[in-house]
Amino acid sequence: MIEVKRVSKSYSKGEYWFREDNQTVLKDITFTVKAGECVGLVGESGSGKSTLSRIITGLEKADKGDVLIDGKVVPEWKKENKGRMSIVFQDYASSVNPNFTVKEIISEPLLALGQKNDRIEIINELLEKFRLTKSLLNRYPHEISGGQLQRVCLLRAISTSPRFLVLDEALSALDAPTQSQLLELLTRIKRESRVTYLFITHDILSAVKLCDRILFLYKGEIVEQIATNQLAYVQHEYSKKLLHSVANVIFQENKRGVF
Ligand SMILES: Nc1ncnc2c1ncn2[C@@H]1O[C@H](COP(=O)(O)OP(=O)(O)OP(=O)(O)O)[C@@H](O)[C@H]1O
Repeated sequence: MIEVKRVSKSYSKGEYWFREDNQTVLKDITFTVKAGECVGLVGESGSGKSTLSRIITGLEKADKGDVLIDGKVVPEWKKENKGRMSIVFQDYASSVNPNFTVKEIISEPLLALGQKNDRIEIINELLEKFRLTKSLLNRYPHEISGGQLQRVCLLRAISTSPRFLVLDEALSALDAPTQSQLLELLTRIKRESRVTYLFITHDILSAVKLCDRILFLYKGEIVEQIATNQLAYVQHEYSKKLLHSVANVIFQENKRGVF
């Protein structure tokens, strides 16, 4: 479904009278994501994850290379597939209008798609799925907790039944139990629908729990991509180091049948 072909991106670090100083953030990135697949993009802070997610979702342009969805360039695909791509960012507080109630926040994309009649039914069903009570609907963002607000953002993102869901550090600001609950929920949504996920995170453990395949992004390059059930065979030093740091947890959770 998604093809990322030889994408590169640099930013200007500043101009001097004799030259412009550039920082290369992404180097020749190539990978594909099949329909219905859940791919994790894992990398440390500053490795270029968000830049890549902005390019893939059409919010920013690459200097070189292409991103195609179903064979079409991203703006064209988005135009023809309104509401079928959703993005959830880490900074959920600034992703919502503070003057809107939760109900208005959730309704926004559905109304934009002209779904007026069955909107309340969809919202009620989703509230239950996301373990949110109806009493939150009339509250404003500052009147609910961060965990609840991030659930609202996730709920809003899947309300339009997207085909492609990008989660850019979407769970990173949450505490461990809330993260765990939401990972379970995302896994359930993955099983029930044919949604394609791109799960961007610095947290290898949550990627292992959710994703079918993991791409390791190191200093702007994809140094390794491997199926989650083959992680024991990673080759690159960076992937080995990351996995080593959580090997014990993976081993314990494997025994408990979490994976
Ligand atoms: N608009 C921009 N202009 C200039 N430099 C930028 C811009 N956006 C990102 N960068 C730089 O590109 C590099 C990669 O940033 P990016 O946000 O993509 O990394 P990241 O892996 O998502 O990091 P984090 O996990 O900390 O958000 C950083 O050095 C950042 O300062």
